[in-house]
Amino acid sequence: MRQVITAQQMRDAEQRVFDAEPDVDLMGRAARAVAKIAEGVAPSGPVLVAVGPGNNGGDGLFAAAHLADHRPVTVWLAMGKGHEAGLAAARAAGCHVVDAVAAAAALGDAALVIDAVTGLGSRPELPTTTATFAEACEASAVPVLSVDLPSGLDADSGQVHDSFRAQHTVTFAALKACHVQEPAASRCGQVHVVDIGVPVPQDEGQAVRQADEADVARWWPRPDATSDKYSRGVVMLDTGSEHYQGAALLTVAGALNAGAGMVRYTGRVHSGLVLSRFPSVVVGEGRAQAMVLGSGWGDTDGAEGRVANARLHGLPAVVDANALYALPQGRLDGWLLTPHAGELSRMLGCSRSHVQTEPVSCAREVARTTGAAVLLKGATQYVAEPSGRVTIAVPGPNWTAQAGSGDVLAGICGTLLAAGLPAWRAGVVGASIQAMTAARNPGPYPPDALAARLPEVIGSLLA
Ligand SMILES: NC(=O)C1=CN([C@@H]2O[C@H](COP(=O)(O)OP(=O)(O)OC[C@H]3O[C@@H](n4cnc5c(N)ncnc54)[C@H](O)[C@@H]3O)[C@@H](O)[C@H]2O)[C@@H](O)CC1
Ligand SMILES: [K+]
Repeated sequence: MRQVITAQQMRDAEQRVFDAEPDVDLMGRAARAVAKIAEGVAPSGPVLVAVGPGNNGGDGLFAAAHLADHRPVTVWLAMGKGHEAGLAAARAAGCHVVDAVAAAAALGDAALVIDAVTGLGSRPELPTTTATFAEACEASAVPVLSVDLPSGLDADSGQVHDSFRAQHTVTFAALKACHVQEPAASRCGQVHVVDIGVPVPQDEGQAVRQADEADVARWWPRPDATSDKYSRGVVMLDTGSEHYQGAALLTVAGALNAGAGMVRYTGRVHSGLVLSRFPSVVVGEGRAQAMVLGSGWGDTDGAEGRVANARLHGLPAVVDANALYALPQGRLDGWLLTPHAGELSRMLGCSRSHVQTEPVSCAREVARTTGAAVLLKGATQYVAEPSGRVTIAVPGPNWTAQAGSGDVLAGICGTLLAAGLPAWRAGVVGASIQAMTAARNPGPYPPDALAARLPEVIGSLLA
């Protein structure tokens, strides 16, 4: 699990270090880390460093000085000035300081561009010369290493503006929102988090973290010698409708391939269809540990009654699709709601673009008011808990943006709830395993084909 902090939390943490140790050279540590990663990305050849007026530029200038020790380094002061001591160090080390025209020309020979124009202090709208240079970098084959974040992005947001597009980003102490939230995250390339001796404690209730594959492996429920179908978990699926029969099959595929002890099907799709594809399914209500509701219901009547009936069972439930608009009154402790941005916006009565701009606060709001965990699906998948804590699932490729992925995911999460995982963790682990399966099987696999590959991914993860 990796922490995600705000720019302000980083600045406060840095200040605490300076208060305790006024002479500490954090910029020196940051610059050495940048130079080291630069050597790994491009071990030889000329380096071109684009430098801004603040401390991000300072990191870049001291890194340039390190690199100039043994290779040609060109420095461009993108906004006409640079960190004073850093610039002196770079000049003393033999860096060649050039203007915008010469910088554009130097791009042709460069083995690496270091982008140190803006970092935590970045404001949207890069000056035109810098934006043009960033475009030229993108059009060239030269790799870009961004210091802290690709200049032009906002550290605390996943939104994109004119910015550099990096192959590598070196950041300090902890991840920031732009490194993990799409679409900005895609502009960061591989993100290296470097410890520069700045501890960043977080308020647990408001924490944002990103799960990794080790978390998924640790949390995945595995049977032992005492297990039977009931102790592994029985999940009851009320999914699909006459119009969306496939949704029933997709939720069953997700639930079974995630390792349910038993799947019961209680939805309105003809049981013969379900059994012809999945003969181990048991049709009708019975003993169960979790339910899945809503996938493929469409606008069918009686949603409120079906959700209320599920509540009477007293079981944790995954609530998906149209069941999200039929939530019963009262706290839904232990439930997992799985909206995408459009569904969450309808639940909140706001625009979809607002959810896309503020995904964390929107997911938190619904978790707080319902008492359920909320898995907000999309290119980045967020799980908010009623406490305010948010966990981002392991990211995956964009191929899973297709009809039916959400149905499979609801089934996977149902199995995990039935196995006894708390709702937030079922959401994180379910979304992560689907992303990991897609990452290991790149290409346009339909959701049922990817569901069929879950067992081998789960098996290899736990081996
Ligand atoms: N906070 C910390 O703990 C550490 C910070 N360090 C570095 O310091 C950076 C933060 O430094 P600063 O606070 O000086 O901020 P930045 O260096 O990110 O940027 C500030 C400067 O850039 C200008 N600027 C920002 N966006 C602009 C835009 N769109 N158009 C024109 N000008 C723009 C601002 O006016 C200001 O002069 C971090 O990103 C990191 O690289 C490191 O040295 C190590 C430790
Ligand atoms: K930068």
